[in-house]
Amino acid sequence: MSQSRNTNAISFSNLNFAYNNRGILSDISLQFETGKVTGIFGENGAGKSTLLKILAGVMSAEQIKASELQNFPQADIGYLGQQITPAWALKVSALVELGTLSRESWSREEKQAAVQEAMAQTDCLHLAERKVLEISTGELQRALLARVFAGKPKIILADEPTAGLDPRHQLAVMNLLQQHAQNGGTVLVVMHDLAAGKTFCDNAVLLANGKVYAHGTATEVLSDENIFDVFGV
Ligand SMILES: Nc1ncnc2c1ncn2[C@@H]1O[C@H](COP(=O)(O)OP(=O)(O)OP(=O)(O)O)[C@@H](O)[C@H]1O
Repeated sequence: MSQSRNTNAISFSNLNFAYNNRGILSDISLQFETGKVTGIFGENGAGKSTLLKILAGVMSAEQIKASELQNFPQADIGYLGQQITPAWALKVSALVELGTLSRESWSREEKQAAVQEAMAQTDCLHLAERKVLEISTGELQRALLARVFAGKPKIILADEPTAGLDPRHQLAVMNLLQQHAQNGGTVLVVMHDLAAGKTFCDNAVLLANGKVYAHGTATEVLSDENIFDVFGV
């Protein structure tokens, strides 16, 4: 029991969550292992983004009822939310540098090196001097992802990270997330593409009606039968 706990980066039981008394997540217990990419699947409105926001610490703690939900230091979590359009005319390099804010012990040089590395990983180096308001949707998505990588988080929570990306960059981003897991990180990724889920995720969670419909290996969870039951296709 204690050994399995050590290999779980995130673990919680009986999680309940409601928006304005409307129940969204009900009695959810999950464990996410380090070294694995776990895909979170479910219909629109199933609560995938809400779950990720709770784990990212974005939601007010008073709204969340759960046992064993460990609170990780914020610096260990990199959260990529559904795409936002920044309202400021920041340069891409400045946006990416925001990812290092929580790393207070890093020197200026360490931060700069992390920013450069993250921009290289996400193919953003050529965008460094451009304004975030003047780049394409896919370029912005990569810059936002670079911001996450710049902080060198152990846990990455990514909400539809390939949204708006062309096939080459979709592949590159999923490969990066896999690499992060293989290097000992933990990756949770909200996805809609079931085929990509089977290819890139080790494990999967399928949410339906506010509950966990299935949790296990991606192949088990994304079976034809489960997909028919949940999505009706
Ligand atoms: N801030 C909010 N206030 C009230 N209700 C909300 C809020 N955000 C989301 N909801 C509702 O909570 C439910 C779950 O939303 P959530 O965004 O978690 O779903 P999702 O599974 O990520 O959906 P999608 O696949 O469409 O992104 C939906 O019914 C949504 O309308």
